[in-house]
Amino acid sequence: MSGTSRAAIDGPAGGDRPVVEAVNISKRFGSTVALSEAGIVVRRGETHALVGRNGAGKSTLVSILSGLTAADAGAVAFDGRPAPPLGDRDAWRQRLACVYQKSTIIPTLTVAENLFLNRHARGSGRLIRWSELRRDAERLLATWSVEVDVRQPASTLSVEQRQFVEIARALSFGARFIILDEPTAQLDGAGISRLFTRIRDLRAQGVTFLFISHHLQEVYEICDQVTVFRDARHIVTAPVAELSRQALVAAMTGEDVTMPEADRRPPSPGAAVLLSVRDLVTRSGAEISLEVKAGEVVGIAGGGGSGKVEVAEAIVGLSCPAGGIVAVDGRVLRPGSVPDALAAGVGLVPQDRHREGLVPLLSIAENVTMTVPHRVGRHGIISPARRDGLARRTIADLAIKASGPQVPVSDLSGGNQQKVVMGRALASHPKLLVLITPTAGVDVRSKQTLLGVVEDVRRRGTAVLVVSDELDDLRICDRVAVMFQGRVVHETAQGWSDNDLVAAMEGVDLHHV
Ligand SMILES: Nc1ncnc2c1ncn2[C@@H]1O[C@H](COP(=O)(O)OP(=O)(O)OP(=O)(O)O)[C@@H](O)[C@H]1O
Repeated sequence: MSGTSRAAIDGPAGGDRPVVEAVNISKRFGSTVALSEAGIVVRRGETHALVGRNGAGKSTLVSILSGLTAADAGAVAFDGRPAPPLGDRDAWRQRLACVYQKSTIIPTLTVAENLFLNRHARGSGRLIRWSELRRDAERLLATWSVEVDVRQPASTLSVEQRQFVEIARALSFGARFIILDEPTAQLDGAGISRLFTRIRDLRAQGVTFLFISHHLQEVYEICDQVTVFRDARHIVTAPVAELSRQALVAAMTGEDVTMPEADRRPPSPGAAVLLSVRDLVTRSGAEISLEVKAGEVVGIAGGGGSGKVEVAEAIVGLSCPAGGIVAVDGRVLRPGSVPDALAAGVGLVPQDRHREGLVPLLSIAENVTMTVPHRVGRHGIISPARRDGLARRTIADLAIKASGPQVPVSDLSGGNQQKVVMGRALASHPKLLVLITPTAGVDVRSKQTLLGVVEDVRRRGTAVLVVSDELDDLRICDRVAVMFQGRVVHETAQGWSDNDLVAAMEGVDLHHV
């Protein structure tokens, strides 16, 4: 860190000093500039949103604020005091904690062990007293009104419970500044409102939040300040109430953005049925029957626990159903076999890109062409030039922010990784494209690109199945089947209103099928 900028933020500690003040932060990864003289000031007791397109530099800033990455230049101060040395993890833990989308708790240990094991074991030289550990954990969770049985293995926690446990753990280290990195991405409507209630309660108790989200309506609902990054730079910081939605989007993108909508022309009556699902029943009892024709986009909507992802995973072979038949272009698929689904012409964007989507250490080119060796070589010999050519087209078509096809996928931001998954699904020229929550974690402009690509492929005759609870995703559909508690409870064709659809997803629809 440079001496001059450190001097600029040195001063008396505490008082009115910001909880965190990052000034003139620059960071490069090879030739990529992740942050260029960017900064943020977060004041005590506020809930401050950090927004920006995929690759804008948000995660890099968080990683610098958390002491996990060193900045090339610039200075960070907490409560007016310079940040501790990188290696002093305890000191960082007392200042802030970050609750990531991916859990940092150990699934095989109990909640109590996750909360206390390191601390109890460290340096004490004495045996762990399990009853003491449990009581401490219960007391800690009770202090922050988290209702969870501390004896249960962490693997059994819901996403919501896990986040609350991680927040309580952070507070127990003394941190009063918490970074929430896309906390609502995996929650349903009810879970989101419980999280927001919790944030408001904690804020009243003096906890400060930095809230990262691609859902701008959430920023308006829960935050009082917003900072926008674009292309590695700080663009604006303003009270949320003073920045219109349009101005916010313009700050993020440098332009105005409108989402694509379905062009609402029904597929021709003679169009071939490319997906036929008959009486499919998943292992946990969710059921669906549906058809998708060439050139048609059909949605399966539903909140958390509706069964929409389960049925989608059974359709594409990610799980083995208990019964029913799935056929792609007349060919019946082998249950539970993704390779068979791919061979039959399915292109897939799975929900969990970390687990099923990508090989992070391989390049964009290798990931995009993984399922289409025949398109990039002959007789089993891959042509690097053809492979890179195909990857370059994908990078251009999907506006992936990367310096070239050889960049490892692990170096890309989350939203750009999602575009690589989409690129791979399209590389096989699928007859049927199945997208499971395709725009989760994707910024507004990238969403527009991804959904625009769906419009293009459907015009070329691909059948598309979109499985999502995002209205923007569902708006491109010709028809939507809404699931609730494992059943399709509502089907709606063109002309549906957002309100009807949301009501049906929440299980309060009046026109049940
Ligand atoms: N370890 C790394 N190695 C190389 N490049 C990286 C690394 N981490 C981030 N980058 C690059 O730095 C830039 C900023 O990425 P960052 O992850 O901070 O963006 P972000 O705003 O969090 O995006 P998203 O919303 O997609 O998560 C991107 O171009 C990314 O590819």
